[in-house]
Amino acid sequence: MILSKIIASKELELAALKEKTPIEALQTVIPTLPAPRPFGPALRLPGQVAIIAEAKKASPSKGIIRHQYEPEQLARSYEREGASAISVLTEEKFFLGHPSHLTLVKKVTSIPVLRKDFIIDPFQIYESRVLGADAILLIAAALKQDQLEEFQEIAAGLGLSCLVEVHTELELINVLSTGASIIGINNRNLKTFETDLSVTFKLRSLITNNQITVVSESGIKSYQDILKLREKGVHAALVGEALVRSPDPGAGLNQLKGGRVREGL
Ligand SMILES: O=C(O)c1ccccc1NCC(=O)[C@H](O)[C@H](O)COP(=O)(O)O
Repeated sequence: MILSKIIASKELELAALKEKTPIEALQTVIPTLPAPRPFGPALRLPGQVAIIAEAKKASPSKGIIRHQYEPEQLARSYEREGASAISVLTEEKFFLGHPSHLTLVKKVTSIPVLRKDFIIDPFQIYESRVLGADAILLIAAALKQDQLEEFQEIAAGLGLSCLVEVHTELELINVLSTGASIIGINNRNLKTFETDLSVTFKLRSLITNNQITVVSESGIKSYQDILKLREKGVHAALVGEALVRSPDPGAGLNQLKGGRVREGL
């Protein structure tokens, strides 16, 4: 499966990175940094589905999505058109991202920034904080139960929010037992790469605690999709390809939101 390949590559990359930068160097810098921007509250818009707009150049399922990829420009247009947060792919080999993209996006925006990567080691949580992330992604399929708990604890200690991602009912049950407060339901089947919003509809109905913020991820393309998510009580949608592939990603976001911002409704 693609996830195992990505994680194997991440392990190699991390071994080299940890040799170059001791974790203590990151821990020394962190107290001097400004506090992260609140991610969870930004995703709660009464009566609306908040949009986490994603900056990514490529993906394993789609190859290169945008040849002229300028994360700062994308981020600026997303914020201008009413995104609630920005997700930045920092994984290098499969998504052609880079950690520096996150720092650049953070500099030119005032909304929270999510680091979208494959976090398998506490080192990456400290690194994310130093890069300027306000939130990190934790993928249940990539982590053991005790890691899910430990990583959320480390992140909380650094002021970082966690979007904890699930694909299946079993993963959801495990993640709920860790006390996660922001849960992402990923509609993409990582074996076939197909996306199906009914994954969100099914798993969303199993989350009964209203304090938990529910995010639907992947394969969201239109205002109609957003309306369906709203009807099912989903708080936020993470959207990448549909925006990044658009000739004008800001206009794409505007359309996804039903044209409200530009028409002043
Ligand atoms: O997108 C992929 O091909 C992929 C493959 C393996 C692991 C993760 C993958 N995507 C990451 C994401 O979850 C998406 O970037 C994100 O949810 C946005 O999805 P989309 O709107 O469909 O671009």
